[in-house]
Amino acid sequence: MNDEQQSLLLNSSSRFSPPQGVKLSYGTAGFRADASLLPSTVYRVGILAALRSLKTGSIIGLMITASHNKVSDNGVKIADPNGGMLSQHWEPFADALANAPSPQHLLVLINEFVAKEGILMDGVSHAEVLLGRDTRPSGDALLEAARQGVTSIVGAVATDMGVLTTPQLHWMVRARNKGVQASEQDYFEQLSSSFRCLEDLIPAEKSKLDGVNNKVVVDGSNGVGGVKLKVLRSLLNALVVEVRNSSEDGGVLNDGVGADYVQKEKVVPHGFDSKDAGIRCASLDGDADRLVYFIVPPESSGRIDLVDGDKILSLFAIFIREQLSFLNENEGIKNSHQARLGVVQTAYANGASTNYLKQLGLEVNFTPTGVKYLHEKAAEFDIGIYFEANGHGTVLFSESFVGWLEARTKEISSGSKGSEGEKAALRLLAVSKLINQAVGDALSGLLLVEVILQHMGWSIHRWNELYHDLPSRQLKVKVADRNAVITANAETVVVSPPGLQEAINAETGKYHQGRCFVRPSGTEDVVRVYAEASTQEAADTLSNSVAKLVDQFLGLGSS
Ligand SMILES: CC(=O)N[C@H]1[C@@H](OP(=O)(O)O)O[C@H](CO)[C@@H](O)[C@@H]1O
Ligand SMILES: [Mg+2]
Repeated sequence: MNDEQQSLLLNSSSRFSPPQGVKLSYGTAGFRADASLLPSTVYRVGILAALRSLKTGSIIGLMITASHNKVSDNGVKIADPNGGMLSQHWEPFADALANAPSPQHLLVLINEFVAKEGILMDGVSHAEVLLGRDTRPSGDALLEAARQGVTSIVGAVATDMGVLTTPQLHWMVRARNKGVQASEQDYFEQLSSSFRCLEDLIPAEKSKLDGVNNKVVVDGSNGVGGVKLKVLRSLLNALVVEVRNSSEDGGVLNDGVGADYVQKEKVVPHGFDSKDAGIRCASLDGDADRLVYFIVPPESSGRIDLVDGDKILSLFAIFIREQLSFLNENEGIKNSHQARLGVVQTAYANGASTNYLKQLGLEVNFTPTGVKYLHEKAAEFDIGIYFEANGHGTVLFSESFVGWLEARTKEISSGSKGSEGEKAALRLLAVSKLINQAVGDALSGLLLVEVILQHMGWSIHRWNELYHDLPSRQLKVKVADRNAVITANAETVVVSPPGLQEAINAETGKYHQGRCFVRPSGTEDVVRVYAEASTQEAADTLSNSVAKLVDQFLGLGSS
């Protein structure tokens, strides 16, 4: 590092002192904390993003958001060149940077890391970081901190993309690195045109069904998603989208609203009541990377019927499997490509959904919690569908399969009606453009759900009846050290402390259709307990008994 670079870093970092007595860690979803603690962390993540851009020779994203957390929190995370999460290999460096006690320590860390990674800091190489933020009031000042971090690396520029959903920023990073159009307008145009393409391919007999309502009411969590959805809907005429709890409505972000609240509490969000009984409703989270649907039952006393990420996955799987079977049946020898379809879930997926997917003959894979694991697994297939029960997920298409679809659809002469196989190829290509290939995206997910329901001629009730969720319960247990819990087999088995898994097995064995697992949370200082059984009462008792076991083995009293 030359003198100019050194003094630039020392100078700028002296303006951002790290908070005293707080240890920050780049968890499953980046750094998150009360916004007042974050300026120095965000500034330092700006430096990291610039270095990552130098290392990869690509554009990097930096998003300022704390998703479904309360409005006074904020956070920061990185989008890698392909639009996915920051490589896990760099996470320890992020932790070390954030916690460096002084500008001098920071400089030593950067020097060491740059040498180890072989990053060329010649002052000539160019780096670019795209910055985005959600609607949180602290976002503006934190964006400035990020900009100062990026520009304290010689040759690096920061481009402010404005207020965005998290998936929009990831999409832009991916698009820029592929050398295609990547503005916000391009995002909206790609989504709306592929949606229209899918609509045009709806079988004629289905589009005549009047049982299918074209209206959906969406809870925007008082965040960025509602505002963006309003822009998107202006480009769609066949779909009626009513947005409530948009950030312009004056409500508080994530307060009694949003996908996280609806999924965990299973109650109606603010702004919805018994007048909405039977209507198709959906909820986004604060940065619009999660989506769940719900139904307000008549005389519900505030409860809802949740249509969660598992059911969205199931809907997508049915549709895609149908298209693949059209391809195989109708294409004959022209179809040299036998596409491999895989689905990916975590242990939190409701057991009824897993059974259902297996009954469809699909390959169901499990990974640990956290979208980076699910995404990685899904990328192994020609078409990989992944979802967490909480509504984060997407459908990944391999480049070779998209290439095959592109070649196949080019052969279809314009104006021809096309065979079923040809239509299926057109549909799958449109899905690959509609659904975000970088991360789970509530806006693109919503459009895909809507058009598939129309394609099937299904109401939300018909969709919800695909299978019945097993009753389940999730609990949190405070323990002395949650990292003392070590798990295996996609978090379904505890290997340490010894004896705990045997005790859980003995308890679970007492219940019909019982299933239970425990794991340390990656975002909160707790051990989570999940239990399922044939009745709600049984699921509650099982989870309580296992929570007691966790407390006995690891409780605050133990050391
Ligand atoms: C049970 C559950 O919902 N866990 C969530 C939660 O992770 P934990 O590691 O369980 O705290 O936050 C993650 C990041 O948003 C999300 O990916 C994950 O699904
Ligand atoms: Mg989110």
